[in-house]
Amino acid sequence: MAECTYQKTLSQLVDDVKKYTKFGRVADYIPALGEADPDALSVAIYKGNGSCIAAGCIEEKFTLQSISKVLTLALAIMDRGEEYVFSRVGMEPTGDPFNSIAKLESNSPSKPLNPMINAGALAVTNMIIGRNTNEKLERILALIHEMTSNTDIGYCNRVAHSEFETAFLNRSLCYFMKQHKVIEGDIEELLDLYTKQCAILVNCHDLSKIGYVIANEGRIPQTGKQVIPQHIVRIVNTFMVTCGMYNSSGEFAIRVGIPAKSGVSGGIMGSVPRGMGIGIYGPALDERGNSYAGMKLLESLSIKYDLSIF
Ligand SMILES: NC(=O)CC[C@H](N)C(=O)O
Repeated sequence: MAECTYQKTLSQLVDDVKKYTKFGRVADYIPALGEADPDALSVAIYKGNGSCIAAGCIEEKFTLQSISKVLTLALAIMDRGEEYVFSRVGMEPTGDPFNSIAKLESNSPSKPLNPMINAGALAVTNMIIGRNTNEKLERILALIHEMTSNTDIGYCNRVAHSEFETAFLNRSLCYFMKQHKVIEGDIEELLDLYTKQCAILVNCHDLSKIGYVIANEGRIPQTGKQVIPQHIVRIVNTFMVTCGMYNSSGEFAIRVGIPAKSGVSGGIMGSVPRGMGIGIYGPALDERGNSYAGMKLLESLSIKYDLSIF
């Protein structure tokens, strides 16, 4: 497996934006996430030809959280087809926070606006095929193992458990959607799977490789194997642009212009079409739940290397 090499220019960019970690706060509504080091900031950029450059402490592991929504969406569309998935989840961005319940009630029919907010992601996870939670989780992990060529990736039981014990809002979203037949089956089992999928542990290098496969239209760079069909990658990529940074997606598209997905652990995955995968970790978040310094770092990268797709 290609290693990441430390790069001075990148390290300089990280040093320049590191001051922004001070303005953010580590998420603590999932108690285990509250233990993260707010000063941490690291990045890996993978270019597919085996070359990977990095800065900061890239050995550090963190959980995918909402970044996992990109992968479960791809898997659910592969499992069920586009028509089935989008009969239950919409395609529109929302100006509301990622865990908002408001639009579920005010929209008719009562389906979540998109697969990147919690309601939509829970509905998508509910569609993944498997005989039980374990089998479904193994299928999510198998996709990640293929995308990263790293079979060591697993999930953090402590973070999953910490979220499961406190996920009252996500439970409410699920029960609401069950009432409206958007989701089916046992809600506790669904939350068990969802909190485990969110607790999948990676480092920046792994994340940059996942981002690269998406940037590379679903193909593994070394073998050319198509792990996600091209038309599904196109859908996923579009959601990253329109909804990937929650209710900051519009501003992010203007300032940065890179398809990206963030998570409340402080991870951000970026996919520069046919060019590079970017993995960032900076757990101090802004008020919308995006890595404060991570967003600044992506903005600097985009400007310096002219990466905006727009
Ligand atoms: N924005 C996020 O990363 C949210 C994911 C988290 N597991 C939740 O459901 O609250």
